[in-house]
Amino acid sequence: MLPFSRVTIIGLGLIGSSVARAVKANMPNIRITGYDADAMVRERARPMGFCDDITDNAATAVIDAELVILCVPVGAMAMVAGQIAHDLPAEAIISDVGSCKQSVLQALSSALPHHVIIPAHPVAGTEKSGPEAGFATLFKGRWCILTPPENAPKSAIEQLSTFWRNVGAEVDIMDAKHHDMVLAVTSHLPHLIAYTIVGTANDLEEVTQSEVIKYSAGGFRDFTRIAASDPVMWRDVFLSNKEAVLEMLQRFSEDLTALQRAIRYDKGDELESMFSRTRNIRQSIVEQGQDDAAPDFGRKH
Ligand SMILES: NC(=O)c1ccc[n+]([C@@H]2O[C@H](COP(=O)([O-])OP(=O)(O)OC[C@H]3O[C@@H](n4cnc5c(N)ncnc54)[C@H](O)[C@@H]3O)[C@@H](O)[C@H]2O)c1
Ligand SMILES: O=C(O)C(=O)C[C@]1(C(=O)O)C=C[C@@H](O)C=C1
Repeated sequence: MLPFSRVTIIGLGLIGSSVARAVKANMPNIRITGYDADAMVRERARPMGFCDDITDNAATAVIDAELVILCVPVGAMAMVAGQIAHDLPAEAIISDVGSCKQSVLQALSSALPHHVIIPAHPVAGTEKSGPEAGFATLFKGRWCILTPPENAPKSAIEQLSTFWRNVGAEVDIMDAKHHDMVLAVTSHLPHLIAYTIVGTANDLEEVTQSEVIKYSAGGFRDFTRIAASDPVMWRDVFLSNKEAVLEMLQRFSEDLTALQRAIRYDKGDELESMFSRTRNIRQSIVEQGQDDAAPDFGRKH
């Protein structure tokens, strides 16, 4: 049984186009309508064929939708919800894929107070953007976290869970505040660190840009991949999840100061014991079934 027969995707970039492609691959009988605010994106996406129809405005895209998924940067959720409010069918479920959940829940609840809202976050992505970057297997074996408000109907949560399971994801349900705290440390802080370290290396006067490129092996190269992530998306993530990110950043800089002191005062034992602890954490992540190979890291199976 298909959970929905008509789905609308707003925002046809990496995640929106991946959702559409995954639906086409796994539930081909679902009719997909798409919309993107960027006319060039709409033009490029049409011949790619992952939507049955791409409209030229947001309101038209939702007219007969059973499920609408907002796949736009988190700072744009409120505006899009306002644009579709008048035309969204009363019984439609509204969801999203944003990387932070409290701000999105607030934005959607105030623009659409009478609709069923179930925010979601597929914890899967890459550093790339745009409809060309999407692919159908992105969500395979990855977690998709749903953060329904307390009054969300169980049947709607179940329908959306089935939708995500059918595109290959494992579903977890969490309170939005807790989600934002967990993701602040597992995703947002690592991005902030990558942006910082790549910027710092690039600014060093004693090291030329060509040396940074030439000798960027191993660890630094991994940081440059993360630091190439979409600037608009990440600007919005940090501004929307400000409280949790600042809290994690505070703890991180205290731990960094402790390491700094250990280096300054030749406390080799402290350094070794810290690095042994983190090595064990990595080991237990791998043992929990998450693949050791970098491209698959974070997958459930
Ligand atoms: N990139 C990742 O790794 C990743 C992973 C999980 C979740 N997310 C979340 O998914 C969402 C989309 O990210 P993405 O990586 O697909 O970005 P993207 O830049 O590839 O795509 C976003 C698309 O939204 C469109 N858009 C922007 N404002 C709009 C508006 N007002 N109305 C309609 N369309 C609009 C843009 O034109 C663009 O095509 C974000 O909320 C992000 O936090 C991203
Ligand atoms: O693999 C990557 O490139 C990602 O950054 C993906 C990643 C993450 O931090 O894990 C980024 C943001 C999301 O909201 C979910 C997934």
